[in-house]
Amino acid sequence: MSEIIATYQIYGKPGKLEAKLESIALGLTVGSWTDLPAVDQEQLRKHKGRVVSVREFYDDEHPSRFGEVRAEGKIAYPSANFTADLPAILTTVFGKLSLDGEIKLLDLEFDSDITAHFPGPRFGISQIRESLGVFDRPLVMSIFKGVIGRDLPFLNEQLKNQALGGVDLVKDDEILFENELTPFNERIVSSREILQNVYEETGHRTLYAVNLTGRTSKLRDQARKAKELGADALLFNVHTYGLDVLQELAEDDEIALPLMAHPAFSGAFISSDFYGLSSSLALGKLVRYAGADFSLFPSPYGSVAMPRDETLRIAQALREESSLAAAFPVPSAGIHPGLVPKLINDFGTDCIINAGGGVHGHPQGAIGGGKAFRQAVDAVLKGITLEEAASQHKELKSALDLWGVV
Ligand SMILES: CSCCC(=O)C(=O)COP(=O)(O)O
Ligand SMILES: [Mg+2]
Repeated sequence: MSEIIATYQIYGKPGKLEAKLESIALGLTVGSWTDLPAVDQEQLRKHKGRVVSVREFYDDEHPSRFGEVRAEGKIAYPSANFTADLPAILTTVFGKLSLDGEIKLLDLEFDSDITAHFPGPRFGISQIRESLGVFDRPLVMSIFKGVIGRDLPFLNEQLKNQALGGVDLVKDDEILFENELTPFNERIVSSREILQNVYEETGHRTLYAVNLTGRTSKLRDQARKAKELGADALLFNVHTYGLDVLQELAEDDEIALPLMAHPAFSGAFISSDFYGLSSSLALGKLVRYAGADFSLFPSPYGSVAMPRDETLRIAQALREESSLAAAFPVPSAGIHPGLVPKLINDFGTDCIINAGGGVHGHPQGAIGGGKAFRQAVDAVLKGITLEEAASQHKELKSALDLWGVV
């Protein structure tokens, strides 16, 4: 029988947690069990939640919780209870339960029958590499910055400079919404011309991810329009809309564009040690299942940092072996060229190094910033130190003088 296994973190008195999980497993499925007559038990058996395992740990991170242990418990939910969509699944495994005291949803295991209902990334790491013709190094992405209140010529100039710096992708900032100065459609049309000119001049291909925003009811048409106008990719604030909206976009054959999931708003439900969802589930597994080709998340090192082990688990969830294509991990926020060795050490070559301020804040502007990142990536792949490479490359030298090496 098909089922989903949910892993929860709960706290309680030693030896008492199995009973707590048992009551969750029943409460979220058939309600009661032992009081039921045999005939009802038989009829409801295929709907009954089941405690699969409970492991108790002494919590050295929160030793002040005297007398309590931390437990990780797994409950199996029969697929007979829900339709195979994320709203139904999340409501089953962590609906009312998410409001019921200290409990955190750490993971969901989908069997192959349930996985078959999810698209996963339409393009994934391999097809995005194919479209850029870059196979053997981390990609470099930069972000438009300071463009609110600015007109299209201003954006165009920023885009041209970022592309001339040699970055592989440029994305809108997630806070750029539809506006009169730089309308969505016009950004797409002008970006095509600029990026084509840069390609003809330098031979370097850069893709642009435009921010898909506005009311949910309009997103599909707007995304289809983006495709028609020749957009390369869509940035999407998935956690303010919901995962199922991402899935709708990913499954639409008339859209068929790479989708970049931004983590905006997710801090509201992933940051607590005791409540909400694990970051690897929210920013890793679920966005991949719903169809993101890229997932952004805070790196362990920059201005908005996340514990390193969590970021590694996010990357693992995005790339681990699965029937679904792998999505690009994009560690972000406060990234500068001096962090590149650490990022490649942690995330390997199948990742994207993403920076806004670290490109535009470069002393030689965005062209210098992009070049400095590419020089840093090349140095790490050649096995030489950034300082050594900086003696050959003035852009990297300026970046290291400004931000240092971590
Ligand atoms: C928290 S990950 C999102 C990264 C992002 O959207 C961003 O604007 C980062 O900009 P920065 O100048 O910090 O590179
Ligand atoms: Mg941003």
